[in-house]
Amino acid sequence: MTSVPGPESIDDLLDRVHVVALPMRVKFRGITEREVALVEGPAGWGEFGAFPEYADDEAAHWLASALEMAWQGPPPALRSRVPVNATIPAVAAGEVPGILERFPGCTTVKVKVAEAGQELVDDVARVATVLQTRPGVRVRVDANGAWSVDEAAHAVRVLDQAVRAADASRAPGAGPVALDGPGLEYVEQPCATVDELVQLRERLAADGVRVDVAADESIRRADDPLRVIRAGGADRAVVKVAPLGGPRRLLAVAAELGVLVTVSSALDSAVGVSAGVAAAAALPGRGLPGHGEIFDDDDVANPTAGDAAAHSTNPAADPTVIPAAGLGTGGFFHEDVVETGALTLVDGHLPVCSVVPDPARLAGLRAAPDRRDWWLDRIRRCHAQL
Ligand SMILES: O=C(O)CCC(=O)c1ccccc1C(=O)O
Ligand SMILES: [Mg+2]
Repeated sequence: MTSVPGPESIDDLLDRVHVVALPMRVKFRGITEREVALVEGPAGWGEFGAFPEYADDEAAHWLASALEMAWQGPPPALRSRVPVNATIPAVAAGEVPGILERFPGCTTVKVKVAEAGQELVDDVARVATVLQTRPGVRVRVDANGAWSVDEAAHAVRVLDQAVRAADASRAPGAGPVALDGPGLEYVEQPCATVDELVQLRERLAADGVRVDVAADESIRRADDPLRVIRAGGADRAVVKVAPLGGPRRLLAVAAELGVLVTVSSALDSAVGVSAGVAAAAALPGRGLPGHGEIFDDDDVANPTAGDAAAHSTNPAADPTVIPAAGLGTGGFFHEDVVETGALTLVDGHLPVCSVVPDPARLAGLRAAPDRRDWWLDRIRRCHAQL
């Protein structure tokens, strides 16, 4: 073990673990049930939910995050609530309005695109339906690395035009689409590799397409999370608490990256989401390009308090302003480990709060015995790597 607080022994840790299987409403990442292991520690609850296909060395980061939340608790918060984006899976356009209903007040919407078996027209239809249903929202898309450079260069241009064309502020018949109005906020992980992302950014610049590229998998699954930014492969970063090894590591990485970061979930239960909210709440704010009005909220708990403020490298940093976090995934579950209402979206925001699972729900959602054994074995192996 490292010097940070943690369980006395592996048996102490395993005694505190509850493995649950959460049934999902919508297929996401190809799954309909999400298993996670929850840990009750002296400082609160932590979540270990590394995706099953991840090897132990990668999953060990997720365990470190669970232990940090359970034995140290969250870092000091700079705000009392966190703006959240709505997340639209790669569903048929007709399902979009129903999904948006589960995201009350969200002014940013993330749309999954480039799904296997679908075409760009399906992505355009989904984005257009978002803007018809919620005129004026900011739209970002996530391709999960599925496009080639050529496909991405084309798709980003088309999707950006679709957003501009739908701009609700344009009167009918007002003439050509305004090219200086807000288009796509960013495209998340358009291509799989850092080299491709670098090439894509060069292509977009040469084509005059001014859409930011955000790296997700290139940070989450990389040995060196800073590499993609240093190589010029992305303008922004999507950061997730568990894969980076906990909220404090996320804050350190964000400070080193020096670009706008979006804190996002990894399809976490309410316990894992609360760790993401804690990290987002501790993140120093920065001025956001062209969209100040949506973020001028009054959520600052104590803008001068907390270590996190010291991380800011932007002299004009505004501690109230962060990009909407991708933490609104709780609605994808039929049932979660806390009562509905405990960690609920209000006015497009999630509250900063500690989440304590309901014992009856832990029992009702308990995973099958063989799955529990699988998770306990995995925790044992990952713990040995810390
Ligand atoms: O960012 C969001 O809005 C939701 C989270 C999300 O999309 C996600 C959830 C689980 C695994 C991967 C991803 C992803 O961003 O690619
Ligand atoms: Mg992503």
